[in-house]
Amino acid sequence: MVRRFEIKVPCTSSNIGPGFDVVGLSLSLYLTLSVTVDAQLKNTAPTLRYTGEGASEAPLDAYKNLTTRTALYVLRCAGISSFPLGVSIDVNNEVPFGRGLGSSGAAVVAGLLLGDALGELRLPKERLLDHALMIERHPDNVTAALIGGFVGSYLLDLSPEDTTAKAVPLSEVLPEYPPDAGAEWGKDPPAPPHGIGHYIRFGWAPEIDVIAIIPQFEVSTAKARSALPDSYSKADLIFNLQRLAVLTTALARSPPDQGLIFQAMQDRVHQPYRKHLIPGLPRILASVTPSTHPGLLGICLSGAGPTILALASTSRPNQQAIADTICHEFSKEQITCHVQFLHVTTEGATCTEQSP
Ligand SMILES: Nc1ncnc2c1ncn2[C@@H]1O[C@H](COP(=O)(O)OP(=O)(O)O)[C@@H](O)[C@H]1O
Ligand SMILES: N[C@@H](CCOP(=O)(O)O)C(=O)O
Repeated sequence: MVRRFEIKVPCTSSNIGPGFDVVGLSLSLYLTLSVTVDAQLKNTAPTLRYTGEGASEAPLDAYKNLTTRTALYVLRCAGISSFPLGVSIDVNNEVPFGRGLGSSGAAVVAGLLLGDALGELRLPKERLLDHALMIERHPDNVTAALIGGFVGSYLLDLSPEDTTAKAVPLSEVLPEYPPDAGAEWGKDPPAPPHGIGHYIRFGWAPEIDVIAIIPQFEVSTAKARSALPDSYSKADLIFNLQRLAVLTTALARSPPDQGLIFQAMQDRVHQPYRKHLIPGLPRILASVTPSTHPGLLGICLSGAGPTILALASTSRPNQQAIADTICHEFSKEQITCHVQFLHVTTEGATCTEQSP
């Protein structure tokens, strides 16, 4: 029997200003996997085909590709040592790589659902999240992509034993297996501790849309994280905590209060330290305000950047003016941008089995 299913994962924007590594928002650009399992085709590793964003970059070797490596991790943690025979995957990707829209988080979440479906494991979302956090070690993107909507999350303080398990190098969690048939696969990967990540979904006012202004260059999240300091002043931490506490409720209120939201989206924990990676960032964040652009509610770096996220009321002419100004500011730095007018998705990642 041939089995077919589709996995669909939204992109995400994390931080939303002050919520570094805490909040994430799922948005209407998708990574979609159309999966066929036909055991009569005897291929031992899934065959991969890509269209869309990253099609020329994404590895087509299932032992090197982030999504299929994640799927194999989930399978191996469940005691299944290899992919089933005859898997083929058509990937259509709308999420640009390295732009701060959670492409790697989406790839990991797609891999979790893929492993779960291939192994017929039916793991609850909480357990899938544990696996995700062994790979993508900040919870904001993966939680929002898995659950959907505007989500806040924290990581549990683990026991010393579980801390050791979670701290294993990524190369042991996701080894790139030798591709030769019959080659040694090394030791079993470490299974995730239980209940690492905890989350809650906030409300989101229907009047708020999202504009993503996406510069045509990549910033790797790892590099943008290494730009951050190891410690912060008490004043800067209090500045962010005060704003985040207000922001999570302000974004759910109808009608949205633009003055409150704009101020609550200010940040002193990550954006100031990333400005050298995104030419023009301080000028852009300062030059687009509710007074210069009616309808603007807030502006921030999306995830680790370089995408700028503007929250705006649902009126399209205002949104176009906001996008045009930000694109113009980037053009002064010889950077061209692509604009996406998006909405917040209420549904997170899905896996839909198709009837034979
Ligand atoms: N759909 C995908 N399939 C395979 N690998 C992916 C996919 N999406 C992202 N990646 C990997 O993740 C990298 C980008 O991750 P990262 O630097 O965290 O940026 P982002 O902000 O887009 O998540 C890509 O260069 C690629 O290696
Ligand atoms: N909180 C993280 C979020 C990274 O998101 P990405 O979309 O850039 O991968 C950070 O700011 O480093």
